[in-house]
Amino acid sequence: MSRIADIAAALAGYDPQALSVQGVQAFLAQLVAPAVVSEREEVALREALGRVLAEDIISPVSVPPHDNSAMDGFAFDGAILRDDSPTDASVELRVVGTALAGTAWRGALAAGDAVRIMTGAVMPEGLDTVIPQEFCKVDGDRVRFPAKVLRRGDNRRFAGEDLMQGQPALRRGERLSPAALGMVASLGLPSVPALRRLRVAYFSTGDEILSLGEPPREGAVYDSNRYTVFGLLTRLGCEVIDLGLVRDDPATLAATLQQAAGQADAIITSGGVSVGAADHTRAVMQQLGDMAFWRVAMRPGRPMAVGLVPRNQQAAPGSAVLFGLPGNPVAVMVTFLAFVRPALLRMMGCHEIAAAPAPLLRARAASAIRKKPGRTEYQRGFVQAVAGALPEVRIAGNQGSGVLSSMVEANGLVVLHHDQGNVAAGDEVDVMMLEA
Ligand SMILES: Nc1nc2c(c(=O)[nH]1)N[C@H]1C(S)=C(S)[C@@H](COP(=O)(O)OP(=O)(O)OC[C@H]3O[C@@H](n4cnc5c(N)ncnc54)[C@H](O)[C@@H]3O)O[C@H]1N2
Ligand code: MOO
Repeated sequence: MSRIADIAAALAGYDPQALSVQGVQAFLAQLVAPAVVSEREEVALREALGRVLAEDIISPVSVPPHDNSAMDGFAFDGAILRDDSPTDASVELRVVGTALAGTAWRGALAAGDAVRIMTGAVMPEGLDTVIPQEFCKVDGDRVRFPAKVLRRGDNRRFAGEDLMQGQPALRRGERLSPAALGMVASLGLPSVPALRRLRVAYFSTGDEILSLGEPPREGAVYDSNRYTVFGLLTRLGCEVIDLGLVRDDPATLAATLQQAAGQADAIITSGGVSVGAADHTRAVMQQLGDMAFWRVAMRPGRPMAVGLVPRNQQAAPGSAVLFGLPGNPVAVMVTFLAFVRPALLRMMGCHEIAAAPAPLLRARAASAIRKKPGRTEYQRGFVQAVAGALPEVRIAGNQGSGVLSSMVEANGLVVLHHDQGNVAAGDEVDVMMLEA
């Protein structure tokens, strides 16, 4: 029973020789199980950036813990402010004390009293409004300010307005951002329960590829894909397993693929998935795994393979998901961003929102772009802010799928959709921003 064949049979209009980008995404949504990792560990906050929460975090306290002032100024009872008072009316109050941040002021208050207060200081009992000091004239123990500059309740922050004790602060499946780290810290928690990192093994294939350290050789190029894949995976928070460079030899390829399946949740390879004569990669994948080989209607990234490689059942049950990416260096990055990244986020246990692709940005094309309808193109571009208007995107020079220099220069990929045709200078286009 082939899982690949089942999914293929269930997908309307499935054609492995001309699969749309949406078709690939729909296929992967069926193939890739969500939350394949279940083991959890307690992780110190500083180590937790990018980790996925194994359970909801329930707030043990309210944040902020007390009603407090949002401004430096004077706290008073806002009941004295009236909607119908004349525009030039002013308020005069007696200042009876000072509330500093860090300690609660507990003096006695009479009607018409105010307390000088600092930002973050606990609101004195019975006072609900703060006039910022910029509006005030102070004369001895008297403070005066125009009545119309504020309303009752202004500049008071409520206890629990950020987080309420007993309520979920963060959801299971959240991938921890810098803001989430700060939020956990604001609850007084030094660590979080996280799912273990997703393990991803990767290797490059090809006899014309050189490992770093080898002397240059005619007809050979250095292995750059292992480094872009390393960077992409590391930034995603995966545990990376580098299985090196594998020669185009069936026995070595088979052994490496089996080793990868035994160690990892997912496997990424580059090269050897198109139709070249000397490539054994396809044959070995097909022999060991349940595979699909596609020609995707996209550029770059046309040839691609996906499938499941079973593990040695005694040692570890199940199978690893294999992503066989094309060899061209930019095709590797584009197929990773379009397909592998969202799939890995799902496998990592991210909830739907955290695993969703980043929204596309709208930008104005600085010059005309040629585009044939019937495939999705990802063109490297440089997006720049324009004051008071949509950002402008300039297409980077050489769009060859082996050209990394334009990928380095780019800060975004202009996404020219499947049915879209030529773009005129000044037209709006969608851009997938690349992470800085
Ligand atoms: N007759 C056809 N030829 C090709 C087709 C096709 O449909 N019909 N598709 C082209 C496209 S598009 C791509 S992409 C490549 C993909 O081929 P493979 O995935 O089999 O990759 P390779 O042939 O092994 O390599 C392609 C290219 O990339 C360079 N490369 C490979 N690995 C690395 C690495 N680790 N680091 C740096 N560079 C690497 C390799 O030297 C080649 O130049 O096929 C087209 N041909
Ligand atoms: O995948 Mo190939 O790089 O489209 O050119």
